[in-house]
Amino acid sequence: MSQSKVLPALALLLFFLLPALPVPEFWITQLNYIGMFALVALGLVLLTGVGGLTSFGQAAFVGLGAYTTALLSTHFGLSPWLGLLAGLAITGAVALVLGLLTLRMSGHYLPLATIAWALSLNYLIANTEFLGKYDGLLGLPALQLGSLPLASGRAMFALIWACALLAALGVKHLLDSRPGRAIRALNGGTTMAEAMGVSTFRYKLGVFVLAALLASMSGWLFAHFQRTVNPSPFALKMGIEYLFMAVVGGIATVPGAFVGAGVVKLLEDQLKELLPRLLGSNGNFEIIVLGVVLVLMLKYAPKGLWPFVQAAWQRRHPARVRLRDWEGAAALPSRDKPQRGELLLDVDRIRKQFGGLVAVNDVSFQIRAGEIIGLIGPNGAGKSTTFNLVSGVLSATSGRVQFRGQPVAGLGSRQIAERGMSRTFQHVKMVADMTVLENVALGGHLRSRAGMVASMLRLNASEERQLFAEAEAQLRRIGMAEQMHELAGNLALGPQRLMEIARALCSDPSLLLLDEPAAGLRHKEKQALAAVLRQLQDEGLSILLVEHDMEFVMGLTDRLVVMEFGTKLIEGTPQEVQDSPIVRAAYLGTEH
Ligand SMILES: Nc1ncnc2c1ncn2[C@@H]1O[C@H](COP(=O)(O)OP(=O)(O)OP(=O)(O)O)[C@@H](O)[C@H]1O
Repeated sequence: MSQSKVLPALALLLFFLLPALPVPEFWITQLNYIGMFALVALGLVLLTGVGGLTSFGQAAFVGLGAYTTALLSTHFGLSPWLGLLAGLAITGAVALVLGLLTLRMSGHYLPLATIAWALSLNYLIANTEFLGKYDGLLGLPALQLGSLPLASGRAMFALIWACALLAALGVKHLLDSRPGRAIRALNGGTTMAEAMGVSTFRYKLGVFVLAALLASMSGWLFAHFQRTVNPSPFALKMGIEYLFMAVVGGIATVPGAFVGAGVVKLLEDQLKELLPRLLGSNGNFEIIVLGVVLVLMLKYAPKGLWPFVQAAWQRRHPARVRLRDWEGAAALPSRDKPQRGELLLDVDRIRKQFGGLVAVNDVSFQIRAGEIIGLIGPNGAGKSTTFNLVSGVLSATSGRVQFRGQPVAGLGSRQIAERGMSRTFQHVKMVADMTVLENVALGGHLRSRAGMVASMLRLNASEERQLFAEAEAQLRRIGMAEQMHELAGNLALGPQRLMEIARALCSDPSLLLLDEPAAGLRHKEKQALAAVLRQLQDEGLSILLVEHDMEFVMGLTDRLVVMEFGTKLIEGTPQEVQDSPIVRAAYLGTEH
């Protein structure tokens, strides 16, 4: 074991030995609660912090896990271990149905929906006769590990913390994997992730169910720790508190779940003791203080406590870059490439109407393999709409688009990516807190397979090496390998645009779609970008770009399609377009 691992291993050993040491019962109990709460907060880190889906309903899933094992072990005399499996199965099924119903909602509708079902589930539990109504179920058996009964808090300590820490390890592995990068891409909206071939709804559903399962496991531990269940610990108030823990700790970080659970539990208990004594009257004053703390945190430290600790630590011990362990990794599967000159994209009388406005009016053009085609025109000419029709972001009112002989009109951007078109965005879309390498690896999503469970168990190591080898190769191809370990959000706009191109290349496309690639770049950066695109063309790639910058397109493209008022004005070589009086009139606003 390397020296850097000896200390953490010893600390972990000491931690698990705490119940055997003369540590007061109070602290063992506190730590048990923190471990169980952290399990729930971990789910929220994934769901809310990373995936951007706010849920106030996690306490209801804790309740499902707790009540299932309580019912099976008291009424039916079944083993609590069967109670765990049944609780996970029921919670998984309920979460799946709720997720299918609610996860397509956006904005404030999803949090409202989680509040609604949290209230209903709690109300249902509290009013069901065989669940003991508000009194709940009493006399749950103690857990039994082989012949060892876990009948006290001290005896349960190791199990609670083993569950919490193993779950944390699984979530950490997940975040650093193919599905994890897809989940991290969800937070900024779904357009980019879908364009990289990610089924965003499937991943939303996946993290929703996983977060519910972690909550259910916490409920199972809670039920056998307390040996009794009743509806109040699973009410909406607790659902809010779990979210509070995740926010306070650091909602997008795994250690944040533990920090948040610890801080909130300890602070709440201390305030519960202290405030009535200070104020000289009884009441839940701690709720007021916690509310104020949350508001202040959201104002001054919206990322939570852990990122502060991490930043302070990293000032003294800079984070080590990812170990480059992918040398010699097998290549990812690749698609057969079109022959130079083969008809690649055939856009035939494509039309898009927005109500009465005809944004694209029966526009036709073709792209052959190995060509760079530019789509130009004055503001509002319909370029972006045409681009979005080709890339599947919009569906056409009429007309036909064929890619390599197959119709693609009406397909979503994920299916279009599957067929070999990959795009960049007018406003760069990336995961700012992932490295350049990780962002580019996201482009290889469709060429890889590992799912959430395999990734949590680290069964994806060889595929990860393939993905990173491919991502590095694409960065090298466009001259950005030096920056692969930098955080994408720290790059200037020029390199960010290049990174998007590398990400698109990582999907092994036959046609690259670039939306205003030169926008906002300085002269030197434009020259560098043009050189990269020419090199890609020499390597056999075809490119369609929408661009405003005339100088940039004139020196780069083989042909230009000029649009005005939604209609194709003219198509020709850059020289023909430059010489055209119609085009000059369109740009200068004179009559043609
Ligand atoms: N979602 C929409 N709903 C209604 N009208 C739209 C929509 N998107 C675009 N339009 C309209 O369609 C026309 C073409 O817009 P489009 O963005 O395609 O032009 P453009 O050539 O890309 O312009 P720019 O260079 O300014 O980006 C414009 O009149 C625009 O207002």
